[in-house]
Order: sequence, then structure tokens, then C-alpha cells
Amino acid sequence: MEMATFSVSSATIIKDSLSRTSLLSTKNRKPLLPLSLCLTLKASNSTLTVASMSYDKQLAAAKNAASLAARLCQKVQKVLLQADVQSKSDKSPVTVADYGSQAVVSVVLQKELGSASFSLVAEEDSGDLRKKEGKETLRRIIELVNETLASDGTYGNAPLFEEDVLAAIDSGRSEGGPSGQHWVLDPIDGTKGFLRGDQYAIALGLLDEGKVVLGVLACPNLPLASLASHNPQDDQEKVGCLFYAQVGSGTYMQSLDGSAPIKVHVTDLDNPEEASFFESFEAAHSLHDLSSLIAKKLGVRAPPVRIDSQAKYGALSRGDGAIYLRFPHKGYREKIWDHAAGYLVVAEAGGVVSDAAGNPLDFSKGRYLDLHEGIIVTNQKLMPALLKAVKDSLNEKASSL
Ligand SMILES: Nc1ncnc2c1ncn2[C@@H]1O[C@H](COP(=O)(O)O)[C@@H](OP(=O)(O)O)[C@H]1O
Ligand SMILES: [Mg+2]
Ligand SMILES: [Mg+2]
Ligand SMILES: [Mg+2]
Repeated sequence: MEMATFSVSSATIIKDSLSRTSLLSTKNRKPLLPLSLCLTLKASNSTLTVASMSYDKQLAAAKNAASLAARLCQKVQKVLLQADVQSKSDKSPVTVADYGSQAVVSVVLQKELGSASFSLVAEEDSGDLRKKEGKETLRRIIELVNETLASDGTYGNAPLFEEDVLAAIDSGRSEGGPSGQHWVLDPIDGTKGFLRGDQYAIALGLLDEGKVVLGVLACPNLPLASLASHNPQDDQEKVGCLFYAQVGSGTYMQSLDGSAPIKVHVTDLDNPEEASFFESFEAAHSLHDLSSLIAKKLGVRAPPVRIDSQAKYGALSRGDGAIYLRFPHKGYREKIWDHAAGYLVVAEAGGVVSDAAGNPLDFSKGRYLDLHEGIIVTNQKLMPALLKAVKDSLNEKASSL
């Protein structure tokens, strides 16, 4: 339990319709602490003492889980076999590493934190693996999961059998929602990047009462040094980053092989002409022509930096670039596991994440994010100009149809 103090003059205690106590800033009525963190409020003289929940134990478990899952993915990426890749019903690719990573994260979290109230919203399920043609893939996954757990020493005492691995994967069927705690996992975000040998991420978040309170991003192929000084010819370049954030405590980055963490911040740039922007590598995932129109309106001079996965959020959180634009094609619905961890990593590093109309993302609605048009990310200073450029560009696009 951690204690936080606020002066009475800067905060207002409110009770909501469910009689839950909350603490709002008197100045701008924004929450100083999420509802779930306000367990007790005691007024003493002119100071309020707030006992708030810490997620340190969950964070330690999440870092272990994501790092171990990254180890599994790295192993597969090195020797990816044709037989390791399948196509899902929506034609998107899935590999033994996606399934294996999901099983490892589920097993580690439950071993560390108990399984009684464990809830996981995750991308993959075992449907295809239970079919006759999935048997060989399942055998590979079980092997990989057991090897990975055994390689750590802590979790691999007893090997897992077929039903254990299938159950671990299917523990990710939770619907999430506005109450209670739910883990949110993308076991490999950027599977297409993973298959190309490029960027991908293991993205793990924790929702508490509908808000993201933890975010962990393991990015096995992301250089430890800034992408701004990245030299693709340099094969000595050190790669493998672990970003993590706990609500109210900032964002940190360490190497996946365990260096000391450093606190990271988004760029403090205020001139859009000097900004560089990230977008999906895959044109099918985001409208490149729309982002180039937005960049032009802002006066951005640098060409887009196209990389896969939530590695974009990680890179942005340490100031490698200033803007991330994501505009899916019409009809696509964003899933919470594609953004939950990345959102907190950027928000705790001082950045702003919103939909194209400037609304905050709402992770409390179940497995999908309902949002207006797209997702935009930048720092506080650039956001007003970015929102204007986005609005103008969307209007221009609409009137040209
Ligand atoms: N048509 C589409 N439009 C937008 N996003 C899509 C998409 N098809 C798949 N995606 C999502 O884009 C994610 C990758 O994002 P990015 O382009 O930033 O690498 C995929 O995550 P997975 O790789 O976990 O399936 C998938 O959820
Ligand atoms: Mg996928
Ligand atoms: Mg994804
Ligand atoms: Mg995925």
C-alpha cells in the first residue's frame, strides 16, 4: 500500500452515483487518482491522506511473463518453419509463437498471482488447434512452452500437457469490461512484422475498473538506442527493449536481458516541422495517403517511419519520434490488446493518446475499442496542431469523395 498526500485546496472529494469516493483536481476537475485507487480518504488539518493501491506485484509478474514470452518468440523467429505459420479465419497470420507466447504469459501470471480471480482478454484461442489438422502445430507449441518455462528455472518443474496448454491459451477468452481487474494481452503484436524478421511486441496491460493501470511492452527487435540514430547496416547494434509503466509512476525502459531501467519521456518538441511520425508498415492496417496529407498540413519534413506493432508506442515514449498516426480502412474495429499496453507506456511518459476527434480511448467496453476514425498519439504541445491537421485532412478527404 502506498500513501499519497494532496493539499485540501487543490482537491475535491466526490462521491459518484455508486457512492464510490473519488478525488478530483479543483482546478480542472480531472481525477487525481482513479476511483479504484481511492480506498480511504482521511482529512487531517489541511492535508488529505490517500491510501492508494500499488500494482508492484502485478508489474513484477507481468515483466517476467512478457520477457519469457519474448524468449519463446525469439527462438521461433530464428528458425521459423513454413509449418509454424497458419492462417486464421479472417485471413490474418498466426504462428506457433503467437499461441506459445499467450500460453506462457497466462501460466506465469497465474503461477505468480494465483488463478482464483484471473481474467485475461487475449487475441488467440485454441479453436484451430483442437481440429485434426492442428495437431502437429499443437505438438510444436507444447514443446516450445515447456522448453521456455524450463529455461527460466522458476516455472518449469512439471511439464505441461496438451489440455494444460489449451486451457492456458483459452484463459484469454474473457470479455473484459468496466469492473474488476482484467489482463489484456497481445501475445505477438505485429505478426506480419515477426514473419518478415522485423519489429513485433509482446504487449501486456492490466485493466482495473475499466482503466489501464499497467502496461508492459517487450520489443525483442527494437534497438536500445534511438531509432533517430539507427543505422540498419550496423549488425552490432544492441536490440531488445522492455518498456513498462504503472499508472502514476512514469515509464521505464530496460534491455530484455536485464540492464538497469531508465526513466523515459516523450519528446518535448513544439515545432511540427521538426517532428517525425510513425505509422504501420502495412498499408492494409493504416491509410498511408491520409497520414501523408496530415503530415503535409503540419509541415512535417521527415519521411514517415514505418514499423510494425506497438514498438511504435515504445519508441515514441522515449522520444525517437514525435507522432504516431493510425487510420484503419473503413469498417475495421480496433481491439483493446492492440493499444492497452502501448497507451499507458506513452501516457506515463507524458504523451497523449486519443481518437481522431480528440476523445480519450475507452478500454472498458469489452474486447473492442469504439472510436472515431483513428488513433493519434503525440506530446501535449503538438496535440492541438495535430488535431487541427487531422480534422482538416478528414474534411478534405470527405469532400473529395
Ligand atoms: N485491416 C486492418 N486494419 C487495421 N489494423 C489491422 C488490420 N488487420 C489487422 N490489424 C491489426 O494490426 C495489428 C498490427 O498493427 P501494426 O500495423 O501497427 O503492426 C495486428 O495485430 P496482430 O499482429 O497482433 O494481429 C492486427 O490486430
Ligand atoms: Mg493477429
Ligand atoms: Mg496486435
Ligand atoms: Mg497478435
